Amino acid sequence: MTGSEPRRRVGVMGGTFDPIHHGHLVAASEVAQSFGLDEVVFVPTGRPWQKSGVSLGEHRYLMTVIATASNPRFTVSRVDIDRDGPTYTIDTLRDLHRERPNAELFFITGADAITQIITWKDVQELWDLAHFVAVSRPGHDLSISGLPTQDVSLLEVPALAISSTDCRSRVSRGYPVWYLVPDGVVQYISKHHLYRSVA
Ligand SMILES: Nc1ncnc2c1ncn2[C@@H]1O[C@H](COP(=O)(O)OP(=O)(O)OP(=O)(O)O)[C@@H](O)[C@H]1O
Ligand SMILES: O=C(O)c1ccc[n+]([C@@H]2O[C@H](COP(=O)([O-])O)[C@@H](O)[C@H]2O)c1
Repeated sequence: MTGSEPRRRVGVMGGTFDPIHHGHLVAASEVAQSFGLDEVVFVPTGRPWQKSGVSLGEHRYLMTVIATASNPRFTVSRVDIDRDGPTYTIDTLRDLHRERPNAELFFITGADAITQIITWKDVQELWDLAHFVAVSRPGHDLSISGLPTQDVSLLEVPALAISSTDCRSRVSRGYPVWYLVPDGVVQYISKHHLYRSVA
């Protein structure tokens, strides 16, 4: 590779994906379009330290692979699933930089997650590793007050009032999740009896 080649623009869609749903996929697709991304890497969390009662990483990883398989620009990384200990985005971004030294990274978050970012590990170092793109999400104000404006962008995306919490709850109550999650994910949930006892 010569120094004159443009850097690849790579989105990073981090999430617990328990399960992955169309809100995640639309967010990634819209950011890819608006920011001219060459690739979006979906990174299922390993051990999300701010959540409890999360499904096995392998289930969440496989559902993410199924959901993204048809999009040639979408890929899935195991860096968080395979790392021991709590999952921190600082480690995710360092690992992805090691794997893709020529990439410019764009970390994608929803409006709810960006307001929590000041609670994340080593937040001041995150700004050097990626540009952050916060997308709109129904029920959450899209605000980045207090965050460095040169490092964080806001993007309005088509509103999908879908959450993984609601999907799990629907499955546990015998309601369908067809069209909230990709068809293959509906079938995976059913085949592996996921979320049958979630409140
Ligand atoms: N419907 C949505 N629209 C826009 N962004 C979303 C949407 N759902 C999730 N996100 C964003 O995707 C990322 C990963 O979300 P996550 O996997 O925690 O899903 P979730 O639906 O928020 O899950 P849960 O209900 O279990 O908290 C977060 O940055 C979150 O803000
Ligand atoms: O780095 C942290 O301390 C940190 C704390 C909470 C969440 N995150 C990341 O934010 C992304 C969305 O997380 P979640 O829990 O909303 O699925 C995911 O990539 C997490 O690893 C990161």
